[in-house]
Amino acid sequence: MTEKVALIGSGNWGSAVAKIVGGNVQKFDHFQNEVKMWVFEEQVDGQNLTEIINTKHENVKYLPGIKLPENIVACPDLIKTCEDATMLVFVVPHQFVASVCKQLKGKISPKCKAISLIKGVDVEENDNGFRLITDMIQDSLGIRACMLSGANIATEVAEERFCETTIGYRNREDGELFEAIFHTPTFRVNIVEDVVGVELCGALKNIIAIGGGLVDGLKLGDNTKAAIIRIGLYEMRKFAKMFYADVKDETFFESCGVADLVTTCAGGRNRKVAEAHVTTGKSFDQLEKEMLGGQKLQGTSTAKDMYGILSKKGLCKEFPLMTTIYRICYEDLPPIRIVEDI
Ligand SMILES: NC(=O)c1ccc[n+]([C@@H]2O[C@H](COP(=O)([O-])OP(=O)(O)OC[C@H]3O[C@@H](n4cnc5c(N)ncnc54)[C@H](O)[C@@H]3O)[C@@H](O)[C@H]2O)c1
Ligand SMILES: O=P(O)(O)OC[C@H](O)CO
Repeated sequence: MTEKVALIGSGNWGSAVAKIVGGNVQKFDHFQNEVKMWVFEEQVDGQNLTEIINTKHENVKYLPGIKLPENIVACPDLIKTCEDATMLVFVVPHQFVASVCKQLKGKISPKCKAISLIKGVDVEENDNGFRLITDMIQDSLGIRACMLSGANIATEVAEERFCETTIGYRNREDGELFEAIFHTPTFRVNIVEDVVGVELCGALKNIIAIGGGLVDGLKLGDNTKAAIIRIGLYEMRKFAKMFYADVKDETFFESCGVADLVTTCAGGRNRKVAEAHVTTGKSFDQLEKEMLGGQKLQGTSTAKDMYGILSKKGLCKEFPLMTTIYRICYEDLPPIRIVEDI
């Protein structure tokens, strides 16, 4: 049987992975050539973004300057994008996943396999107080889900600068199938049997990235940044193991762990906006609109989601860095408290 891949999302990362997946499916006989990509339709200079992508083969809004393979077909209809697919790649900002899953329920093949490239969690009234995005996909659509996360700033990946990434799997066959559509000589995939560890690394690092940006805005220097990264890694591991005892220590040494923390605290959007928050005094919401050209910030909302869980469970004192970052973002705490309160 040949596999058919569909991409759900076409932002900065969605477009970068479209380039990789579009290229890789052409290398193997067991993948169909065409890859549909769901685009949340919008107008760019009076033209539909889907039409621009399908004629120029470039996502001029979210990944300008990068050519996409011609077998990537932009589609504004989510159901049509996915109805004949056997492999679904979820790559929308986390706040939109619930609505995507609701629309897809009952409309896809039960034989589909999924992978999430999304860094975030969904807040839920369950024992943990949150739900993993892979669990949300599995539970709402009745299909298995892997997770891909790593030190992967989209533009650098799209420019084919060497990096690594991690795929977490429950079923090794699924892990290997997704490895085939993502791995390239400049985007090196390692697969591990730890979906939850990979996913929590990706979600939680976005909070620590805000910390990295605050340190830059305060001009505290490299030693302080390294301290934030170390404490961040410690809190990420502690949180993951507290909620999921099976999460593996080794996962934190993969690209999705320590490497992503380093890259996100050096060059990510969360870092950039947090630095500007310190230097301009403007709110994160305002800066997201002014600086990101429609791209979405994930770190502040994840800080809020996690703080909600920590405070409900009386755990704030055990996670001083994540708690302080939340308070700086949402309670007007002066940024310097990032080093005073931890
Ligand atoms: N950009 C990166 O460097 C990078 C790297 C690795 C992982 N990620 C993760 O990938 C995920 C997707 O991020 P991205 O960078 O591709 O997106 P993005 O922030 O570049 O773009 C926002 C996207 O959301 C879409 N959108 C806006 N409103 C919407 C709605 N109501 N419903 C559905 N979609 C809507 C926009 O059309 C656009 O495609 C995030 O979880 C992010 O953390 C990003
Ligand atoms: O730009 P950010 O801060 O969303 O980070 C991008 C990637 O997650 C880095 O791996």
